[in-house]
Amino acid sequence: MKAPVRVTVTGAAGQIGYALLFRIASGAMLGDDQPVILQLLDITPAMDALNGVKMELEDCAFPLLSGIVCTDDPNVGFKDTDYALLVGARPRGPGMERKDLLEANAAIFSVQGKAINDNASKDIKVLVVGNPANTNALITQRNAPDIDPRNFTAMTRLDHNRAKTQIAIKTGKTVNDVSKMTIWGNHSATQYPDLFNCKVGSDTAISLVDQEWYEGEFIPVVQQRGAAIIKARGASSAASAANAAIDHMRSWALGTEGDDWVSMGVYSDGSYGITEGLIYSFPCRCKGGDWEIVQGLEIGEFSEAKMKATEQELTEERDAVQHLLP
Ligand SMILES: NC(=O)c1ccc[n+]([C@@H]2O[C@H](COP(=O)([O-])OP(=O)(O)OC[C@H]3O[C@@H](n4cnc5c(N)ncnc54)[C@H](O)[C@@H]3O)[C@@H](O)[C@H]2O)c1
Ligand SMILES: O=C(O)C[C@H](O)C(=O)O
Repeated sequence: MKAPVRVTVTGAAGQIGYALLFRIASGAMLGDDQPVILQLLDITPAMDALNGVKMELEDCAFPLLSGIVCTDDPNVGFKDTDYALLVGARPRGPGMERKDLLEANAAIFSVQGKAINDNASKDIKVLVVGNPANTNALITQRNAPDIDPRNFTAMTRLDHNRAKTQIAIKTGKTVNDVSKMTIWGNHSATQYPDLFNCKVGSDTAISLVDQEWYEGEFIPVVQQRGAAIIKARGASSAASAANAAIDHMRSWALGTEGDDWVSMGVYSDGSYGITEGLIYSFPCRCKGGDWEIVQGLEIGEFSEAKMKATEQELTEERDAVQHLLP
């Protein structure tokens, strides 16, 4: 048996937390042979509810669950931790864009970035889920100057999974036939799901659909899926978001399959002309606990304009939180 690793989940008493923790404890995220200690952080008024979640985790008798810490203190929550899933933040309601949450949520991530810097393992892998995820990841990263910026990522895996299913349905195939999907940019309504580099079986996805469906249906459906779920459920996506968080961390820790790739919001090194230092979603391959941006993909005029538009939005979000970026 391997030695246990520490996994911090913030917002652990919330709805994504409830769909996430049991799967982490069961081994779905880090593998069937990896024991975990869960370090659960939420705010003081949520401590009773969090204790209820802890009791339920205990009642599952998960063989891989080596310990549970519940706390409202970020310095305790991030102590020596190896993985952090930053979920704790307000969700949007009907009629809001995710960036409308910047004011309500941004301060959370500067506090937590500092706590990560001061307490966590220097090799920590951080996934930001709380919205607006890319810019919150940027705030967290910039407040943790002693940790490699590559260790801070934002979640666009939910968009990636949504896009895979939409193209599979359209072409009469299953998600198992879809590979090389890419979500470029921001987890927002400007994100760009790319069918030019995506494959369905051995065909290029764009060759199987017409441009009108691509522009008029596929792209808006993927971009607006979060809002459609809020409208239908009266609450933002939870189980699918938790599932995507598991997928993201599993790919990062255990590697991607063959020559396929996944979409991850990562620290831009200037690849594809994207401003260095933004947390931008790129196609990534993972191996040995590290990720790399897939290079050399064909970018036509249509794609380039969409990739620039979402970059522009991220630049504006960054500028709006300048006061939180040391
Ligand atoms: N990136 C994505 O694809 C994606 C998908 C779905 C949801 N989200 C976002 O995830 C976030 C959480 O969603 P949810 O549905 O679980 O919300 P929720 O309201 O059910 O839960 C949020 C939890 O965070 C806690 N919290 C608030 N401030 C905190 C702080 N400073 N430290 C620790 N915990 C804190 C709350 O007390 C609550 O328990 C939202 O911002 C939502 O928009 C992102
Ligand atoms: O859309 C939201 O606000 C929640 C989440 O980001 C989603 O994509 O479902």
